[in-house]
Amino acid sequence: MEIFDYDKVLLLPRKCRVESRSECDPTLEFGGRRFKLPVVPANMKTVVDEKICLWLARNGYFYVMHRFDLDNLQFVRKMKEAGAFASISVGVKQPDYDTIDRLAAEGLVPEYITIDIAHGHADTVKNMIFHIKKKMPQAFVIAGNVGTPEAVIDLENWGADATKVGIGPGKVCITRMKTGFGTGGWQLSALKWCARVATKPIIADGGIREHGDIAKSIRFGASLVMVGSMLAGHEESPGDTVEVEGRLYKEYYGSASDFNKGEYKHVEGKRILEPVKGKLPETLREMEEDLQSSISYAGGTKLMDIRKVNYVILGGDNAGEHLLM
Ligand SMILES: NC(=O)C1=CN([C@@H]2O[C@H](COP(=O)(O)OP(=O)(O)OC[C@H]3O[C@@H](n4cnc5c(N)ncnc54)[C@H](OP(=O)(O)O)[C@@H]3O)[C@@H](O)[C@H]2O)C=CC1
Ligand SMILES: Nc1nc2c(ncn2[C@@H]2O[C@H](COP(=O)(O)O)[C@@H](O)[C@H]2O)c(=O)[nH]1
Repeated sequence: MEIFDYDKVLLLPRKCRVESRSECDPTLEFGGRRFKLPVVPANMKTVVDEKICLWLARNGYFYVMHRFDLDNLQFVRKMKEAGAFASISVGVKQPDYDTIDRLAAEGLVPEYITIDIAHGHADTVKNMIFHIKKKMPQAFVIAGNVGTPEAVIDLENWGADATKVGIGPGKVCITRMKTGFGTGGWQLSALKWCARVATKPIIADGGIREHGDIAKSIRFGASLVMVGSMLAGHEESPGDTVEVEGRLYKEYYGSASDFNKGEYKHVEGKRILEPVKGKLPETLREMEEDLQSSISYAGGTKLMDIRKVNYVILGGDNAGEHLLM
């Protein structure tokens, strides 16, 4: 199997079919809705909050609210009252079952539910998928995280409508060092490996460091990407603002860090400072422009045209040109 990551791959251009990048359409359909970009901010406390989620939903972007120190019922109620779709996260413990039961009892069905645990290839996830599908068959269920084709096959067979791939490639992740496991360092090829067996959408989660990595993820089989660090550190971001030597930073910490958990137990995440980089809508607009450009380099007009391009692997044992034939 070829092993590579985002920084070791470049996509090869095909003859341009448009006169302007504005003709290129980076939107995607996901779970019955069309979104402006194949990008979703990570469901982490220092990346999204209620205000950001509402803004994203109202402005044509997909979002997944985090599940920490949050009343999911109140959140879904607020989103529905605001006329927006609801997209929540749950774990797999008893309080999460209670949340699903109470939402169902009150007829508050979120349009999207993400089952979000560290090791998503587990019977606990299977049982939660079954429970959600029984109580709220209309909800679109995203399950993860996983890092192997076997896991993608299982999650799909258990009823997940989409799977989230990425164990340990995140910027504030220390899973690789703490456990010796993960897709950190070879996330793009793990995605390729998983996408070969997937029959439903895959969300590539973690390790996106440049806007071009979005196009690379699409090329290797993702329907959309989940982005943490690149979308943390905006003026609107929920993390605390810290000033260091006259420069402003926002804190960005892992969901499995002691900062998020409130205790040092099963810690697989750390805290870093992200330089404040302006306003979130501006970054999303730039991502859209860059993706339109990617589509044009792919010789296409639609997002999925990126899947048709060849690529090269730079340096290392797997170096060479990879042609689609
Ligand atoms: N994508 C990634 O690489 C990773 C992401 N995270 C993120 O951190 C957050 C917290 O994750 P998580 O610790 O799962 O959440 P929770 O602490 O809510 O754990 C969820 C459940 O899964 C169990 N669990 C967690 N890890 C394992 C494991 N390796 N084997 C068996 N059972 C396990 C927990 O039990 P118990 O605690 O008793 O073991 C608990 O019952 C999530 O948002 C998650 O996505 C965390 C690590 C890696
Ligand atoms: N191993 C851990 N992974 C984590 C933790 N908190 C979040 N995450 C994952 O990272 C991505 C975001 O990655 P980035 O490279 O874009 O910053 C996020 O969506 C989670 O899957 C954690 O504490 N440990």
